[in-house]
Amino acid sequence: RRLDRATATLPGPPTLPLLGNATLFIGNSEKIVKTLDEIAALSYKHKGAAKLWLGPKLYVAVSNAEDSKVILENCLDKDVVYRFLRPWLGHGLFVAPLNLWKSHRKVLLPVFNNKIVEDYLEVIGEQADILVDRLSEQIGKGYFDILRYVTACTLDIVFETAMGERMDIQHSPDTPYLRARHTVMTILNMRFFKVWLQPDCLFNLTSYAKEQSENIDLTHKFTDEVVRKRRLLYERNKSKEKNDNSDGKLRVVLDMLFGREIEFTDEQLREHIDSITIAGNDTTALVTAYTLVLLGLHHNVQEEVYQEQLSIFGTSRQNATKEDVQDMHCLERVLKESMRLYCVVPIVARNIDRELYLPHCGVTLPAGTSAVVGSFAVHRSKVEWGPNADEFDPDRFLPERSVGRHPAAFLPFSYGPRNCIGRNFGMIIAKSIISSIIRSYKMDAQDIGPLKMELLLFPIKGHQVRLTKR
Ligand code: HEM
Repeated sequence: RRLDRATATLPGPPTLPLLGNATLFIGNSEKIVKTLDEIAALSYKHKGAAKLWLGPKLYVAVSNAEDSKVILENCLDKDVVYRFLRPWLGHGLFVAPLNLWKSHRKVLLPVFNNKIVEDYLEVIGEQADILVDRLSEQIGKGYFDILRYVTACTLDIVFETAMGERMDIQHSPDTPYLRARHTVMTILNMRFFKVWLQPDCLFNLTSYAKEQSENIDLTHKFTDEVVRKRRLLYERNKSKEKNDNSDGKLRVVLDMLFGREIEFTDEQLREHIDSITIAGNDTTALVTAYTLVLLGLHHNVQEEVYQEQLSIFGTSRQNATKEDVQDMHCLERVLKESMRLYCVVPIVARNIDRELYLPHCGVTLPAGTSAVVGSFAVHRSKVEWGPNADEFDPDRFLPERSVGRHPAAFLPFSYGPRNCIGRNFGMIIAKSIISSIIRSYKMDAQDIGPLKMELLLFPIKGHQVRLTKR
């Protein structure tokens, strides 16, 4: 009652005793997107905020940029719902509790700076070439789901650069490790939205608990083995003082975490590396696939991007250098517009540990509530993006049209100190892959259609693209 009174001015769907609005989340992953859309629609009518109760827990959802900014700058502790990731990711950066997160993020930040990430362009280019080659099997065969191909490519890139493992998933995608990873993700996704599976005492009674634990063990064993191997290498090379890249060898993320100001244990390293490979892969693959579909739907924009590629590379098929990637201004706008319309992390939830005033909706959130930043809803808000917010228009990211835009109106990588640490890396991967594909193929695409939420945002019918050779 206290929380309800404090947020009395906020609209919310009608509640049931004890369950609150939990029943709205019964149903499949498509229904969850519809529910989120309805909450967004409700919030648009009431100063960009609404509330809902999941059992005894009050969530305040915002769809306006100003309140999103206040939440993401001030509340760095993730919502309690992220605890389901803990058995898997431990205290890795993605779910680390605040006290650990602060010091660990400081150590990890330089590892993701542009200069280091640009060193990965060779690996990215090599994998993009394999992808282009693999895609040729689809020429003349009509529409197919391109995400599957792109995901295998980003997995190979992220594994090789994060831990120095050449997995060759593009050629052999069916490994026990990947199967285990997929099973864990499916169970986690279910738990996020099915309130009755959330209490440990109930979840542990289901067969999912055993299946989850067995598969998590399998993925842990894989990363543990990699960490052990790389530590041995590090110790061996330490005596030779060869831990930079002066020998021309790739400095992978894991190697850069040895011998730092915090002496990470092997378990902590496994948690960070697992967090990075899990947070970095599907997100980047999805952004790339949505962008390819949008290019396939908007041939004039596709031609513009292609002309830009010609101006950078001529007819050469060489891989992109850092200067090339920096010159892809048109592609960058297209990627941004794709991430705006199809924000693959559509919501971010934070714990409110002390009273927080939200200036736009004019409500003070009491401690103990949770705030949901509806990035997808902010991106589609007509208040933030104008009456054509639902239309694909990459030029809205031209510098002259970006003047005066609220800094938190665009949130694909979240915002504030706990934003995405791998955002530059993700952008470089997406640009390089699209550059390689568009120089080889012309694209047609089918409409994206209805979406579903499975931790991230997917089109129900996949990313359907048809390719012809240039
Ligand atoms: C273009 C693709 C990407 C998108 C759209 C994206 C999006 C995001 C978002 C929205 C968050 C905040 C999530 C939250 O607070 O709940 C996040 C966090 C994170 N991302 Fe990304 N990401 C991308 C690529 C990457 C890559 C390539 C990596 C690393 C290889 C990465 C690693 C991480 C990590 C470790 C965090 C947690 C940061 C922290 O809590 O300090 N991401 N990402």
